[in-house]
Amino acid sequence: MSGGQNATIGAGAPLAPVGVIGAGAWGTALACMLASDGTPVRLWAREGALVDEINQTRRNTPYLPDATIPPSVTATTAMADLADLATVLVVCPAQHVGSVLAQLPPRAGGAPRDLVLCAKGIEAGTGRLMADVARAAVPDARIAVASGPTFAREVALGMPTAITLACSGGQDQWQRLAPVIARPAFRPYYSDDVVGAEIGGAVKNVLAIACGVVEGLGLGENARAALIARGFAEMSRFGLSRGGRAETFAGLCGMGDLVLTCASTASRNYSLGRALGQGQSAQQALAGKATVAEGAHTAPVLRDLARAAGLAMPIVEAVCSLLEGSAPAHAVVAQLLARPLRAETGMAGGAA
Ligand SMILES: NC(=O)c1ccc[n+]([C@@H]2O[C@H](COP(=O)([O-])OP(=O)(O)OC[C@H]3O[C@@H](n4cnc5c(N)ncnc54)[C@H](O)[C@@H]3O)[C@@H](O)[C@H]2O)c1
Ligand SMILES: O=P(O)(O)OC[C@H](O)CO
Repeated sequence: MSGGQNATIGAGAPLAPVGVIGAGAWGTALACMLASDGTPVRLWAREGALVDEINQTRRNTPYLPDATIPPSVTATTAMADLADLATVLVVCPAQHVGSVLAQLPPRAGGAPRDLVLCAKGIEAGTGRLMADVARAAVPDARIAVASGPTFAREVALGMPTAITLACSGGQDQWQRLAPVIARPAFRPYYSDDVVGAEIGGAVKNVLAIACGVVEGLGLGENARAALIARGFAEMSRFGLSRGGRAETFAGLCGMGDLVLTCASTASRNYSLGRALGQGQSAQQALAGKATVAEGAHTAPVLRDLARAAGLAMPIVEAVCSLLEGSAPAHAVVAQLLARPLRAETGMAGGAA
């Protein structure tokens, strides 16, 4: 680490307004965190009623009921209200990032803008990671990815949290963004591995479903630990093949997020997996939910990308079978356990 990567929390810096696109749990929590020092935040939501609730009562009951939203957060349904901002966090579900960003007007005078991508997923149908989706929608944007072990509720309550902030613009972008995003209880760590950070966050959601299945079936702690370790090998195998770095997967946005979401029913993905393990279908488990379990959308496209690249991802394949309802949970697990015995290492190759 060279000294150039150090950055301080905006001492003495003027409080420039920051934009947040998406007022689900995570966008609202990030808005609360950013506004904790009085920073003005413009929070875009699709839902007019939610905008009214946030502005009038400082609550977001559908998505983040425990939070009190600070007064410097202003919600809006007008994307034009974010047009002049130098920094915008993109926090809608991965499948909607492209369509939502297409509504963001260019910055006045053509000045560049930092887009910090906070969604964790792969676009179904195209197989694109979020940075590619964002570049297609906003070609001149300067892309960064924020990802790590971050339950929204804890961030909104000011509890200590750390993330990977992967900057496509390297240290120049880091020096610009770190003071905008860091707060005493919210610590970004620098990386320039954008692809690695994206793959860590997207793949862990699928693995969290698998770990929930283990709990739903009552298979025990040993099985879950084995699944996390073997899932990490799958994440690394896929990520390395796409140009990500091993150190990134070992960090906050990979292993860190696995530790969080593979053992807690506070995770929507883990909870979905638990319901599948208990015998519900994906349709039953997801019925009537306004909140997103990203792994359900990412798993099939991740499987297809892995197959096309000749990479074995048996845990991801198993999650897809369960989501598609092609076999009951106990049979899918039995299939995983019956696979040929092999060496543990070799994550860079195609072997499972
Ligand atoms: N909640 C967390 O703790 C957390 C933490 C880190 C990252 N994330 C990621 O942030 C992203 C957003 O998740 P969340 O938890 O804030 O969402 P959420 O589950 O709380 O809310 C769902 C969101 O989806 C939006 N939505 C629904 N249909 C839409 C459409 N057609 N177009 C655009 N938006 C639509 C809703 O307006 C709402 O903002 C996801 O990729 C998630 O993986 C979430
Ligand atoms: O509730 P989940 O499973 O979407 O997880 C939320 C965050 O991604 C945790 O880092």
